[in-house]
Amino acid sequence: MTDTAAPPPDSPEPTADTEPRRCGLIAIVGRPNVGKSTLLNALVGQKVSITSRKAQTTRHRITGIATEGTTQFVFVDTPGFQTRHTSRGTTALNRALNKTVQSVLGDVDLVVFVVEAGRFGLDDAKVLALVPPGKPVLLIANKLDLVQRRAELAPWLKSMGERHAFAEYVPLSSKREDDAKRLLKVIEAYLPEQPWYYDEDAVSDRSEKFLAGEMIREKLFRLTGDELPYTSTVVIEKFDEEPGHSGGRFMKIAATIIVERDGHKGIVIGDGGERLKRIGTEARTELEKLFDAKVFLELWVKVRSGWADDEARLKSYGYE
Ligand SMILES: Nc1nc2c(ncn2[C@@H]2O[C@H](COP(=O)(O)OP(=O)(O)OP(=O)(O)O)[C@@H](O)[C@H]2O)c(=O)[nH]1
Repeated sequence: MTDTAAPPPDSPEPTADTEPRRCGLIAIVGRPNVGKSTLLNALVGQKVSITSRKAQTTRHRITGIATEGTTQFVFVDTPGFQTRHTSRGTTALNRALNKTVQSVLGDVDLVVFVVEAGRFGLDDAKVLALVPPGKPVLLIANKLDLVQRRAELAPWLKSMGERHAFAEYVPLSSKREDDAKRLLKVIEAYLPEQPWYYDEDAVSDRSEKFLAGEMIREKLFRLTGDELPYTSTVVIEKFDEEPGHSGGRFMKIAATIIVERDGHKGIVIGDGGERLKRIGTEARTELEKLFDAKVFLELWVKVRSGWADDEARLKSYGYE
């Protein structure tokens, strides 16, 4: 006979069953390229948001979820606050992105504001200005590994305190696992006692279709470097699952890479189609790992001039 042993009444360590659960929403904000996606990945412990060296590659709101002990952290990653102005002025895309940031910040329990340690510019100030008054904000001084003179950090942190009443200051390097663990502990105290929103093992509430688009986009930007403007995007045209031969999963995915000019099309395709082939192969390999499936991936490139200015089209591409 199996018996479930009850914990001793005077158990010294509170367990996940006895301690109240905490759960809350956290927004990671900051100007482009400060390391928001890298931080989110470190906190969630899995590649959810896609990082790249290119600024402004995080366009969608991405939710990362970490469950540690009795607490569930639900991260809402916001797009890079757009300070770039094109020759045509602020585009519809930029306006949509800024609206997203403001609506996210209204909802969260805690704002994690990321800057590069020792630096604070106009772009950073513009993001900070979007935080509603009274919302607790942690200042993350990221890329600490790049700071040569640590002694200069203390006066800088003091000057930051004069700009805004930050709840706490956390200098760290998003690339270090220990730092991410320490940050989770700091964040925990700001989350309300309430039931978890998601299952314990959830890491993202984004669909596989969304993740497929993100993966292709990451390969596109990584393999084209700085040659391709950030207005290029990826649209998933087909996302079908069919029964595989040996009982495994088999997915058929077709995607279109949308660029603004003919010249950009050439960049994506490369000499004799070499680059497009590589984007496809690398994306497929990673998607097969991510979905634990055999993947058939078809990629197309199309030119849609001025798509970033077209509100209706933006909507159909999923940027609301
Ligand atoms: N040395 C160092 N580099 C970092 C650190 N954190 C992030 N980076 C690098 O900074 C670059 C930008 O990082 P991302 O995480 O993509 O930045 P982001 O803020 O999400 O950028 P957007 O998507 O443009 O908003 C990448 O090349 C990262 O590898 C860090 O702690 N130390």
